[in-house]
Amino acid sequence: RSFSSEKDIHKDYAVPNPTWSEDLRLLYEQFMKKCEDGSWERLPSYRQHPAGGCSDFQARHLDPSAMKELTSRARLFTRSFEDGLGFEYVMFCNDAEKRVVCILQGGPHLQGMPGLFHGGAILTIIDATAGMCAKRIGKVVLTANLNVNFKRPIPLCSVVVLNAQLEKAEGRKFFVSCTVHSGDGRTLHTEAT
Ligand SMILES: CCCCCCCCCCCC(=O)SCCNC(=O)CCNC(=O)[C@H](O)C(C)(C)COP(=O)(O)OP(=O)(O)OC[C@H]1O[C@@H](n2cnc3c(N)ncnc32)[C@H](O)[C@@H]1OP(=O)(O)O
Repeated sequence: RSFSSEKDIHKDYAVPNPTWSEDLRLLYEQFMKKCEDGSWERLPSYRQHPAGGCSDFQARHLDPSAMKELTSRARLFTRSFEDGLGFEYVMFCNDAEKRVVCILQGGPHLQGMPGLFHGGAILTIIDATAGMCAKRIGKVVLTANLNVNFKRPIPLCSVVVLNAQLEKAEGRKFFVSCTVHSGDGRTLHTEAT
């Protein structure tokens, strides 16, 4: 399927699709219920950044002449897989508690060791979730440092819940912690700052 269609670019991917497991659907419904009183908010998620979204930041880091063509073809890494094969996820934020939760079902194309999530895939979704947590306050953020402890391997295609919490802010520096638990909350797979 071509990703470049106009409709596809503006499609919100943070909603159920036929590849979702029952576990992911149940978690989604749980968090959508939490959104009813306004304390939590589901974050829409698209394949591309909004045009001009980070133009000042890009101007500082990228060659402006190449930028237009570059970003017209660009995809958010975590949204660049076919449905069900990569990161099936939805992020919810609670700005009062400075938290972002990400419910994730990892697809078969995220395999590292046989039957397990690739460590880089775990880092990616931690980076995106903790990054979003900082972004809710800092608007435009870049990850300066990411420390991770892989406590238990994550079975491929399983459902996990990431919890990112802003611990402190010092000027333009944001310190965020993030854990990855099994969908039932019983196993701590990964912890990061
Ligand atoms: C719309 C949909 C969105 C969707 C949103 C999806 C979210 C995706 C999130 C992905 C985020 C990424 O992966 S971003 C891509 C990966 N990250 C990068 O490429 C960043 C590359 N690094 C840099 O550009 C730079 O090093 C910065 C910007 C991080 C910092 O540089 P700077 O701005 O010049 O800051 P600098 O003066 O060096 O340091 C400022 C202060 O930060 C501290 N500091 C700097 N680096 C570090 C460090 N590694 N560890 C600790 N502390 C550090 C310094 O000690 C100093 O503290 P003090 O002395 O002032 O106290």
